[in-house]
Amino acid sequence: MRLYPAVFALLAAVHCEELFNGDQVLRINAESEDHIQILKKLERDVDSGLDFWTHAVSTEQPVDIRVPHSSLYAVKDFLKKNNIPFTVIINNVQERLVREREEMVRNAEMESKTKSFNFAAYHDLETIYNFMDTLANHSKLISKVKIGSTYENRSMYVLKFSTGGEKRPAIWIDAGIHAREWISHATAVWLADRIAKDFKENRAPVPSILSKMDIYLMIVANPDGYVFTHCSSSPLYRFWRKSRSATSNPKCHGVDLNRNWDAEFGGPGASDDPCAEDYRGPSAQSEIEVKNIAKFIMSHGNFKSFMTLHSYMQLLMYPYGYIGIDAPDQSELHDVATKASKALNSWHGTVYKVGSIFHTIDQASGASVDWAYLRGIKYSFAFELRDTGKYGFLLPADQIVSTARETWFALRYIMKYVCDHPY
Ligand SMILES: CC(C)C[C@H](C(=O)O)[C@H](C)S
Ligand SMILES: [Zn+2]
Repeated sequence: MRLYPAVFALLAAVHCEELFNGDQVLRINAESEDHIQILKKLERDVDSGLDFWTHAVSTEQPVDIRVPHSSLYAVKDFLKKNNIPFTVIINNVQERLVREREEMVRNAEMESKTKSFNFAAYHDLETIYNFMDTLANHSKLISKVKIGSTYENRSMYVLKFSTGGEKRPAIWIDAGIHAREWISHATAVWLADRIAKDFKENRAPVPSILSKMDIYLMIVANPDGYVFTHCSSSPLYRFWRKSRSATSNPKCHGVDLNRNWDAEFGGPGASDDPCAEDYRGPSAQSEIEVKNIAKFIMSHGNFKSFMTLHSYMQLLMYPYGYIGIDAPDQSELHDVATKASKALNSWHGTVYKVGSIFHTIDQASGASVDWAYLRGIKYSFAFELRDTGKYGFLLPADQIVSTARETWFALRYIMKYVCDHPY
């Protein structure tokens, strides 16, 4: 059987070293402010080897931590000694990873044999870029626009959906600014196909939106990081969040691209430690990936909505992240987000929490949603897709289509609202 490059690469990937054998993901339910402070201190210790999947914010929100097998006993003992309750939500991370990779290999073989594309599967960067070419080549509506290159010199592409006109009012949607949040890329792939199909089949509200506005969809906002999560030699690979740029610390690569925007850059809610998961970078827009997107949006100059897809926790959020005060459009944004979350819920009953970034998830400076809003793009939202922690970043591929479809219900509501409320 002829092995196609994608299959070959994936086969190699299945046999990634046993990097996470015995690792567990603990869900910690802090019961007091003391517990929160202890967990925050633990999170700041970048040498601990603990991979915080969610942050210690309040006793309202659980803290999920991937704990290396070698530290399991010590960490559980520490938590018990501090009377901090926890449960094990992923018993052996490696088992989940091997299953995920084996699924990808089987799917790649099926796709190469049947010349088809399976939306209920995760894909590597090359396959996603080929999918974008196929879409653009088969539809006058869609063009693939290169907006620059990454630190490792990979192309950055946006799919433009337009029925004509010059610099029409536009809607931006990006996914994958955090590399490990694979459900965001997979959802964006499905969305691209859905927008194309709804337009072709004249299914409301896509044709009417596209008669007045353009849609720009960036499926992979952090290509270097995404490639890195497909099993490189590094022990962190599948759970990599950041870019892949060199930093002032030769031991630690990458910047959190969602802390590098010129929006209260350097404020609380980002780290100045290159080894931290939320390292903001040396200066605002220091990262070429952020610079490319910001330049593209600013030079276009007529975006009316900016939406970014992340995972996980099932949240629909709006500005601000950098400060706990209401944005001028707070009540309208809250109303739109609430109605969008209801539309999402109507499909599968998935429940999203709605609120400002600051009050829903944590303080975050240099975030893209604040940057867009502060530049006058009023309808700016961030989605945290499925799930709420059963699988976390390892959401099984059989949830991709239902996640994408329910997200589409919310996005469709917001896009129609933006179109009906020009400003
Ligand atoms: C601040 C928001 C919009 C997203 C958030 C993050 O960037 O940390 C997620 C936890 S990935
Ligand atoms: Zn994210």
